[in-house]
Formats: sequence, structure tokens, C-alpha cells
Amino acid sequence: MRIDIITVLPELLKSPFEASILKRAIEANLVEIHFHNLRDYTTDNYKSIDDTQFGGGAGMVMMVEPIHKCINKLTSERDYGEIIYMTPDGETLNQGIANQISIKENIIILCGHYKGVDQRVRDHLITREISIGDYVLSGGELAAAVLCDAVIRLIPGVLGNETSALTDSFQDNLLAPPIYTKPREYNGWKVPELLFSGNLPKIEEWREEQAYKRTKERRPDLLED
Ligand SMILES: C[S@@+](CC[C@H](N)C(=O)[O-])C[C@H]1O[C@@H](n2cnc3c(N)ncnc32)[C@H](O)[C@@H]1O
Repeated sequence: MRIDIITVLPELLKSPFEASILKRAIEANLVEIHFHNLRDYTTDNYKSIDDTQFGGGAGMVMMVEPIHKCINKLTSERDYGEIIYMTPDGETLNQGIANQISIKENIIILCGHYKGVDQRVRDHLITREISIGDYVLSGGELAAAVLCDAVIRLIPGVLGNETSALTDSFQDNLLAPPIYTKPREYNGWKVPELLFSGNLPKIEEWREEQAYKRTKERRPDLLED
């Protein structure tokens, strides 16, 4: 998979890709990340990417031209399965959306700033708009990093254990069951006996029951789907 990220702050985005699972995925050539500084697509001496709003009002708006030029350059080189704008009024990111995006070969992610981008970018250049939640960040970079992490860990081969992403919360509309590791007893706090029984079908059944119970308690809305 190839991910092209358009940003005015590439430095803000680098560190999430320089550690742990994302770093290993890049090193293993399972994903390529390319940053594009929007200021490289400006025409004036000040490298302006924003201007005041037509009609008045507080806050600057990101201009259509540099974004158009950058997206045009990328799409003239290869096809993209999705051109995503990170925005608080987009569809809220969930595991289903991450699954859908993880099977795309190439995607572009546009990070906004200030009041956001000129509406014509959204009307004519963007194919999907994604929010990471009902709150407003200062820029799209952290949101893009969240989306990339959620997507990249689903690419086959990225996680050491192929099945582990499938047993995480939300994959089957259930939250994950409780998990335990050594020691067997700590401070008088015990691990459920069944987990030492070696009876794998029973353990699996217990995990499913626990996942269902936790989902019913914490996220009953998931069971309605
Ligand atoms: C200050 S916000 C703009 C908010 C916009 N004026 C509004 O009210 O919807 C600047 C940029 O941060 C990004 N951003 C902020 N909150 C976000 C969220 N919850 N999800 C995804 N991106 C977000 C977007 O790229 C947005 O263009």
C-alpha cells in the first residue's frame, strides 16, 4: 500500500512512522509513506497556502490552487483508490472504515489547517471525508496519523501474528474479552481457572461470552448492528 499525505507540517507527522509497528511495516515494504509539503505547490514568494474568507469572518481558508496542483501531480503518476480529507464533519472513523481503506493500493490523505479548505476542494477533488471524533483539532496531521495507524496494522503481514488484528475490539462488532498474563496470581488477584484448563473450545466459548458481556455493558449500540 502507498499513502501520500499532503500537509503544511510534515515534521509533525514523521515520528508516528519512525517507531514500532508502523516503522517495521515501512521497513518490510508493506507500506510506503510519502509526505508532500503543500508550500512546494505555491506560486508566490511567500509560499502562501491560505487566504481570508469570502463574505468575511474569522479564520483563514486553505486555497484551492496549491491543493489542486499537488493532487493533480500525484494522480497523473498513478491511480488512487481514495483521496481523503481529514475533517471533523466527515464520517466518523471506525473499524469498518479502516478495513475498507486497508485494501486500497494507493490513497491520498489531505490534512487541513486554519478554518479548513476551500469548499471547491471538497466538491471536486476529494472522494471521502473522515473525522476521528466529535472534537476539533488544530490541524489534520494527528488525525491522519490515527487513520494511518488504524489502517496499516490491518495490512496482511504487518502484525507479527496474523490473527491478532482479527481478535481486537470492533472487528466483529464486539469489544475484546479480558486478557491475562503471568504471574498466575498477583497480590491475591487471580486469573480465571478455566484459562489453565487446556480446554481450547471451552476457553474460546468463555472469551466469546466475555466479549458479549463487555459489549452489552459498555457499547450496547454495537449489538444493534
Ligand atoms: C481547526 S480545524 C477546522 C475546523 C472547521 N472549521 C470546522 O468547524 O469543521 C483545522 C483542520 O484540522 C483537521 N481536523 C480537526 N478536527 C478533526 C477531526 N475531529 N477529525 C479529522 N480532522 C480534524 C481538519 O483537517 C481541519 O481542516
